[in-house]
Amino acid sequence: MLEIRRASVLYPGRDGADPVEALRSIELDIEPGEFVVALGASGCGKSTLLNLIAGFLAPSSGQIRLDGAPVTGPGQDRAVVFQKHALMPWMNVIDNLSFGLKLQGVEKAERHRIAREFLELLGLEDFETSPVYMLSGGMQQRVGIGRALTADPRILLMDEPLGALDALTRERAQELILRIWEAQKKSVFLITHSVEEALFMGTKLIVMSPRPGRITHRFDLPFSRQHLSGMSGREVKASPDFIAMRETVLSIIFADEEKAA
Ligand SMILES: Nc1ncnc2c1ncn2[C@@H]1O[C@H](COP(=O)(O)OP(=O)(O)OP(=O)(O)O)[C@@H](O)[C@H]1O
Repeated sequence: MLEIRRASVLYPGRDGADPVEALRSIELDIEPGEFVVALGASGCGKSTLLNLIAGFLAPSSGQIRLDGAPVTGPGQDRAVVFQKHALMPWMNVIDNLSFGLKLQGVEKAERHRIAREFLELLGLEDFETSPVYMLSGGMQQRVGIGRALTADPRILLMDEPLGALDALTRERAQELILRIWEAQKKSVFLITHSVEEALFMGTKLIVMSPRPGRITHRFDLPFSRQHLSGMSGREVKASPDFIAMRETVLSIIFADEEKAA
């Protein structure tokens, strides 16, 4: 569905410095229903890659195609959730969820009907009319994810969406995102700094390396499906296979960081 072929990004150097090769020759496919997670040391180009997929940025060379058509800018088929959600704090949950639909000109009754379909999935059914400034950080982030979903994108792009949450809320949010992913059958591209989160959530993991930013390792992962077929999140994360994979990926990332130091 989404194909990235030999995509490179060169940022102009600041104040006469050399250009930064943020991405070199990236090859990546995101298939329907796939959950792709990007992991890697700071500066390896994860956000640049997300911006390319979102269409916020054009590659310096190479191609990005969605169903065969070149991606030339942002579009409704791709929705982005950032760590710092851009919610309207004074507006209530249902109006925040349906804000994108309002911008598209969908009339109020219809946009509230669409948004209500997500309230239960998000665990927010009792908060429809609560202003979002009164909600906890975890609930606000769920509203942010829900707002991206109401636009019915084909690919949900998430840049470290759970980074600001405490450990327990973060684990719950991971499980909720997996349930949403399963129910909505979206493709997901998620950036995280947490190896555990990456392994738990993804069906496909890419590990990236900096200077120049490139994909150095790829893994297919079984853990999210194990959770969705009934194992608790804790059980999955404590299993010997999960721990072994965590050590493998951590050693790759530590080796990169040592090289960079
Ligand atoms: N607008 C820009 N102009 C110049 N250089 C940039 C620009 N944006 C990013 N870079 C550089 O490109 C490289 C990749 O940055 P990017 O933000 O994509 O990495 P990242 O893996 O998302 O990092 P982090 O994990 O710290 O968010 C870094 O060296 C960064 O300093």
